[in-house]
Amino acid sequence: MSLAPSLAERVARARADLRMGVPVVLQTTSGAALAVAAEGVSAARLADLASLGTAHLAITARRAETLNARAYDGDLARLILPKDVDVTWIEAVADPADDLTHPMKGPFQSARGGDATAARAAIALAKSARLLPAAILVEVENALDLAAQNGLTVIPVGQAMPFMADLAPLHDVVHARVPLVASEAGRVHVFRPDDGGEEHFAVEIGRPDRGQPVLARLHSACFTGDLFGSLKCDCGPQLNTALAQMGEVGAGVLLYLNQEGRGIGHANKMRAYSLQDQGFDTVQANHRLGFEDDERDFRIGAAILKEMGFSTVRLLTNNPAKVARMEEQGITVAERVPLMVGENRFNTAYLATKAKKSGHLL
Ligand SMILES: Nc1nc2c(ncn2[C@@H]2O[C@H](COP(=O)(O)OP(=O)(O)OP(=O)(O)O)[C@@H](O)[C@H]2O)c(=O)[nH]1
Ligand SMILES: [Zn+2]
Repeated sequence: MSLAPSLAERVARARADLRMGVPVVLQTTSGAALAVAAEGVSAARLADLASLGTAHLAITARRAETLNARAYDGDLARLILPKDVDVTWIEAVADPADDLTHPMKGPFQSARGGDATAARAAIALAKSARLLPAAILVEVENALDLAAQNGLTVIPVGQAMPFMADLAPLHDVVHARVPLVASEAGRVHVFRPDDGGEEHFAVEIGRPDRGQPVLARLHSACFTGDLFGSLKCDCGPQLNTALAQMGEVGAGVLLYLNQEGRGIGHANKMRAYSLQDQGFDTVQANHRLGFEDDERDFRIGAAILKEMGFSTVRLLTNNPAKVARMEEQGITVAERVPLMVGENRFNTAYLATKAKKSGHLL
């Protein structure tokens, strides 16, 4: 029946549920589990979940490493909740903010054996909801009844995981002329993905010839650098310089990709900044939070370029990974154009870390 939400709609709904602290039901071949994001879980929800059966706190192997917890499931660990579990314990495990001031959170007991599929899906959903990558799960016999009685979203994990791993098609919803400081011949396009995910923008300068390599930038959103003039990174100057260069040559395309904080989201990026204040570098901070160095999906950039009719670019970047990802996705990078601007005394260490650990070219 067409009134029933599709898989895409259910996944989008689950993302919103997790952000609100509402449990979702994750259905796997071995059963079904109720899952709720660790971030912001209420005491009442935690008590209710724990009363239904054996609950676990799923965290990524990255977070487990910091906590000295065993990750028997490879990329994740399922921690057994202590008998007297409370919200403070959940928060302390999921959020590294107080790791240094309260280092003794363990010892932790990790579940071994059994099926980690639901836990893996819960973490993937939490990440795509831009929450801390941690979720509380409890396996229950009557999950579908509970879902029906309580209006919970049910996610068939076997279908949802490949669906989430695939790139959702993006559509040019609308575009309009926007005169810019860099060029009066500016045009802004809004691209919307089919899966209810975030919108991205393309700023087209002039009328670039689709048959020639176009001066292009894939700029990942950085609200602190792009909007507030933060000196902790080089994003703002890179954004403005890229547009200015396109204005000078009279043609170009800048993709403004909503992948804040290298794909971890606003709140998590600020958490990473807070860890940097404690002495960790940008990569270590991501790891302590439970993320990989870079959680961005550059297939989005390639898909938008193709949708706009571009196949060959002169890419403004210092990041060789961006060049590699474009080539993998069938976009020819005719030239890498360096974009070395915006160094200052607050971001020297950040830029040096990117060069040392992420292969950025200086
Ligand atoms: N997680 C995290 N993200 C950060 C930090 N500082 C900046 N960012 C994000 O890093 C991204 C930087 O994006 P870009 O400038 O497009 O990418 P880049 O990989 O540096 O490559 P180029 O600028 O093209 O050389 C943005 O999404 C920022 O929000 C940080 O300390 N931690
Ligand atoms: Zn930035």
